[in-house]
Amino acid sequence: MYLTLDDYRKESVNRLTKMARDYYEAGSDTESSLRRNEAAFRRLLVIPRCLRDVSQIDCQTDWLNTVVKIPIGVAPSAFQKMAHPQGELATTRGASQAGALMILSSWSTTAVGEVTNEASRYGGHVWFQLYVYRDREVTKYLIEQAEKAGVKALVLTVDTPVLGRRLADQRNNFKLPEHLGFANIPKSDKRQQMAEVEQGHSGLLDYVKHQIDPSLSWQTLKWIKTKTSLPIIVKGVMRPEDALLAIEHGASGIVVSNHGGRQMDSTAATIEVLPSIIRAVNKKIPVFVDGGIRSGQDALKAVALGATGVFIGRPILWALSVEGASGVKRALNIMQQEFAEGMRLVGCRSIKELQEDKNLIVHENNVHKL
Ligand SMILES: Cc1cc2nc3c(=O)[nH]c(=O)nc-3n(C[C@H](O)[C@H](O)[C@H](O)COP(=O)(O)O)c2cc1C
Ligand SMILES: CCCCCCC(=O)C(=O)O
Repeated sequence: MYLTLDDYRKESVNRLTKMARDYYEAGSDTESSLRRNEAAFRRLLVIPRCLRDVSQIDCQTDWLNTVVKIPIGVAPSAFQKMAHPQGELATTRGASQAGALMILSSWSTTAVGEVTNEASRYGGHVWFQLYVYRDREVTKYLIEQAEKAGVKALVLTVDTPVLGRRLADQRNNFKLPEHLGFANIPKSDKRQQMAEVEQGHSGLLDYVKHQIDPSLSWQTLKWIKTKTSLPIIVKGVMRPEDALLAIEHGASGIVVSNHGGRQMDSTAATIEVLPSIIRAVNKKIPVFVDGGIRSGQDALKAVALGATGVFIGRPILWALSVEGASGVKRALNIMQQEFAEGMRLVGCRSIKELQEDKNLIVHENNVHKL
């Protein structure tokens, strides 16, 4: 029986090929960013209120004009058909049934139009994550496909000028299985496939080196804004000054993220940098966070610290690999239940109350000062 996200993690080990498992689990280099993201949540303690009549609570919140019932969504992750034959279709069905918004990766193994169709069948919502190719025609094509498919926002990932070194992918000669490709790229385009690689190389690393534009800058955001009227959320912000630049360049939101510890190693945890970014942004735009969130209680801590909402990466892939759409739905339901129970147990009836209580979350080093 799967009662926690960790239950799915343990079982997913048996469901995935070694290549897929290593790709999904990996952080870069020593994986210290990956470990710190999770560990930092354990160092934050919750100090509940009592006797607050929590018979009626409301966890609903607004994400750029989309009402979500709990502030927990699905982070973009590439190549989901490596986890389950229905890949992103199963994820979107499960997320939509759970009432959670899903961000679809540019590098999905299912085309964006198919995913938005499936989401709308179940009343769900999709944002589209964008990687910027050196060839701007390809980038334009991705934006056009996403707009045509009816996504509600673009999420521009900015922490990947080059790919972080994932050692297992190099050792495994990572490559997509023959029957899978970059489904948002036309079949006739050679960039739909990952090329064969030499011993000790990762096909993903080679693909990124040749295709992805390392000159990405704030000017690129301006250029993207000339190509679309969709709101743009900048994903991969770790510094207050960059959050302010995002606002200056017209971003509609940011995601505080270190890419799940897969890019720069030895970074601070995302939950550690969140408070300074929240202060700098000062409610001008929504601030989301991802990285290391493994329970509804972790999500509650992030929201209590001021995040508009959180996104979950690896746990969705674990649940997808074990039970497809119903696993994704169940994993999200588990988190939603933990979040709502947590609200009751700390004595908060709304997200507003959760965020107004400045003494709810305390770092373990400061607990003796209470
Ligand atoms: C297997 C995998 C693939 C990912 N693919 C993408 C991607 O295509 N685009 C992107 O912006 N982020 C991608 N990410 C990063 C996630 O969106 C997210 O930032 C990260 O996984 C959050 O950390 P968590 O896994 O600890 O929840 C990927 C992460 C994983 C684990
Ligand atoms: C430009 C970087 C592409 C990374 C591919 C997917 C991803 O984000 C990840 O594996 O992490």
